[in-house]
Amino acid sequence: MLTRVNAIETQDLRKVYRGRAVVDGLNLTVPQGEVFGFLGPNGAGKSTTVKMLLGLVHPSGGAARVLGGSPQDPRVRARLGFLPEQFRFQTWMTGEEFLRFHGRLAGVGAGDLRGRIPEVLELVGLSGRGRETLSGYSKGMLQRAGLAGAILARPRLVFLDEPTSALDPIGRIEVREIIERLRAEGVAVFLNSHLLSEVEQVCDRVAFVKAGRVLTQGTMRELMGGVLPVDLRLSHLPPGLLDTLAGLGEVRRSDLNTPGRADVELWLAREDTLPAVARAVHAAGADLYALSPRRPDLETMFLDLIEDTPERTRAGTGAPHA
Ligand SMILES: Nc1ncnc2c1ncn2[C@@H]1O[C@H](COP(=O)(O)OP(=O)(O)OP(=O)(O)O)[C@@H](O)[C@H]1O
Repeated sequence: MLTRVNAIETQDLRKVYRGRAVVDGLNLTVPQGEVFGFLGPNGAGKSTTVKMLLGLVHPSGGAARVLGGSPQDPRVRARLGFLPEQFRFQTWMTGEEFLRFHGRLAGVGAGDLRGRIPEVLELVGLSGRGRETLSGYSKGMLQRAGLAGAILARPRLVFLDEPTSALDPIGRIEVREIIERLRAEGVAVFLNSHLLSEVEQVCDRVAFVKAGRVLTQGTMRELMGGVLPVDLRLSHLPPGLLDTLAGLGEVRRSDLNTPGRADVELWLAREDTLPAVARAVHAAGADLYALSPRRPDLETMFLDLIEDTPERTRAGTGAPHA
């Protein structure tokens, strides 16, 4: 069997600015085709890490490999896509000219671009707007144009820095769909976002960083400690049902105080036990009104982690010195 090359691998990656390590021994592995969330407070070193992975900033120590090669290698760089948070657009260009310019810079042939540009404009919801100059685009349209630019050259690894900060809720859903489509095509996505609910919904794995170090990384389930809390709402609790449920998972709570309904909180070890829970409820003769697996709450995890770890350098926030 062929070994799949990881999209990103770093080993003890470091960057020191003015004697201060802003990335301090960072170890990350992102397999090809994975959507990876990179989270941390302001000044944690996220952008600096991304710049090193893109070959824009030289590490002070350690090693980084992207798509199996060096970030400095032009052949590797040609297969990377990047949407920076604050993209400086050439606003005198039309959307199509902007994409053509970036496509040529990325080495895409003129013939290929003719078909590809309308395709990506459609993908990001800018169909029919490509002939307008960027100076007339709204903030959300500029962000969509930037995303079109990032995926234009069919990269195998895409870095998206706050890709939805200027978008309305519909735009956010559309970007999520684009990310899911990239994943389905085997493209790895490295997502930097402060919108944790968004990260929760789209990322396969996340890493929390603080002061240039990874505090923890894993799938949402791993970060939840491997349990799936499920809230059940039933018409009533027939005798013996709690015992049956206890055989499927851990009954954490049951509430029978409201007439005409029974609430049970059940912790399961695996998602594929959910159908058995529904079957057990029906077999016991109760009606099932809700069977809701609880989402891992990234925001709570984030706050717990960030508060629990000692702040090593306040200057790391980038705040002005008193
Ligand atoms: N070129 C530079 N020269 C000196 N210090 C820098 C440079 N670039 C970044 N820093 C410092 O490194 C630290 C990490 O910055 P970085 O931009 O990587 O953080 P971040 O996690 O991306 O933050 P944010 O969430 O606010 O974008 C900050 O304290 C910043 O001031």
